[in-house]
Amino acid sequence: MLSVTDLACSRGGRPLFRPLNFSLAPGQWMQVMGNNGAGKTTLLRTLVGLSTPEQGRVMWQGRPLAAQLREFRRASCYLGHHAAVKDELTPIENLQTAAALDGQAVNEAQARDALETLGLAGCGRLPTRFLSAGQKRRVLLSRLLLRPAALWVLDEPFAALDTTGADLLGQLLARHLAGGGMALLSSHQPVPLPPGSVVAL
Ligand SMILES: Nc1ncnc2c1ncn2[C@@H]1O[C@H](COP(=O)(O)OP(=O)(O)OP(=O)(O)O)[C@@H](O)[C@H]1O
Repeated sequence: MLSVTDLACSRGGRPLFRPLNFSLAPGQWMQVMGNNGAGKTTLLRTLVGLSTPEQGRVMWQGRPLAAQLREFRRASCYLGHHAAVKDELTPIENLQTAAALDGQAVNEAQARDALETLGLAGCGRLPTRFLSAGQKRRVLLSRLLLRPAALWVLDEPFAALDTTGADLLGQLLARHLAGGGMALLSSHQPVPLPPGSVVAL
């Protein structure tokens, strides 16, 4: 369970949104909505411990997030914008490197399988800079298949995906939630899932 009490964030000394209160339990998902610059990325980064809130509290499994960042990072998967995929590496190397940073070993066959599930069969050994924006997004999303995590925190995961890719991500999310997972995501687009809660910034 993730719970947020009176959470406020500011950037450059400017408050971004009113204090927020919400919680997310196993099997639930939540969409963070707001205009460009409203603070969606800032909120998601704060919720995973990458930014410090101006005020308020984030609790994970009943304990303050700040007191258990290492455990929280093992239990969660945060995917930011697609620049997190390195152009100079191949998709397989990208997945192996990201996994290694999480202290996890992913072999080539596992990486290839994940890429294939995301519709990238045959792309594993290409330089990532040759891939389209939507294909890079799919490389990033492949990480979800390689790293078991109770909480997915996804910043604009549907950006650059075509209809097939969006449906595929919808299916991955639905399966994750059905298995007791949680998901928190920002999106300007409709999300192909049964309605979840909304945090409007
Ligand atoms: N490091 C920073 N220093 C100062 N201001 C920042 C910094 N990072 C972000 N901001 C500002 O904070 C505000 C919120 O940015 P954020 O990226 O969280 O918005 P967003 O809702 O995710 O926007 P978008 O929909 O365009 O992705 C913006 O006005 C942005 O310029």
